[in-house]
Amino acid sequence: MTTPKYKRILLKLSGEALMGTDAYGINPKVIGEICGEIKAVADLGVEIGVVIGGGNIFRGMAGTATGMDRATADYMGMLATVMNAMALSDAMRQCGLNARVQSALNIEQVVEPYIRGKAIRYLEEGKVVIFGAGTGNPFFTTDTAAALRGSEIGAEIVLKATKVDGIYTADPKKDPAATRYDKISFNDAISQNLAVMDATAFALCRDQKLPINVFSIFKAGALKRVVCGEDEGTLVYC
Ligand SMILES: Nc1ncnc2c1ncn2[C@@H]1O[C@H](COP(=O)(O)OP(=O)(O)O)[C@@H](O)[C@H]1O
Ligand SMILES: O=c1ccn([C@@H]2O[C@H](COP(=O)(O)OP(=O)(O)O)[C@@H](O)[C@H]2O)c(=O)[nH]1
Repeated sequence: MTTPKYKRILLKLSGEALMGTDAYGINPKVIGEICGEIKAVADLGVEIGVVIGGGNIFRGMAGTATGMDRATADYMGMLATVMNAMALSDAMRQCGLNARVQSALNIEQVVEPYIRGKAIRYLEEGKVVIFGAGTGNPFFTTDTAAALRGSEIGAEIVLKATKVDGIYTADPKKDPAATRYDKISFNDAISQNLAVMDATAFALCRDQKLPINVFSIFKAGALKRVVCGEDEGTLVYC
């Protein structure tokens, strides 16, 4: 059996990854495939916390473009992540994974509140814990929630599964000449304003000495390769 490099990970899943090629929302086939990728890692005995985004349903900044109050728009964005968390948990159940959702905003009739000790207990029991509602605060992102929950649960690495296959010298969607880093230090990533992740998330991980790996969610087997320490995506190190 392949030996994983990490015992406990925090996986940040982009909300937009759930859309597939659809214009918005959740594509059942895509979410099923993502669960298959996660199951392959869970089967290695790795403990998995997941922070899910909400960009496929609602983004706070998009709301403010129409004149909406930023905090109100951000709370709507956080609720969108709870919907994604519930959909992901159900898709995990369908593929044979045992998952629990915890929300940073209290909506007890719908999902459990975030309780750190309980989350750690679930992880020790081999359950996947999906953290919804980001940090529970407006003006933050789910990337920062991933850095925060990753630190809280004692994850060894934050894995950012996104639409690009790593961190580039510039946004590869805008600059075709951009080249990919195999690895980059936190200080360089922050000073170069690399927009693949927000500066708050980078800074929190740097201070906690929690490395990040950015890789493509659309590349089959990439998550497992990262977890097994193979050369995949971009590693951000202290
Ligand atoms: N230097 C860079 N390297 C890689 N991606 C970048 C860079 N700058 C900007 N990006 C963009 O950042 C996006 C990922 O950030 P974001 O949209 O917040 O992702 P997510 O929805 O996964 O949180 C990528 O799709 C890419 O287009
Ligand atoms: O701690 C948080 C996390 C998320 N959000 C809101 O939720 C939206 C969806 O999260 P994000 O954009 O990080 O999702 P992703 O890009 O991963 O799909 C954000 O735009 C914010 O409006 C927030 O206000 N606080």
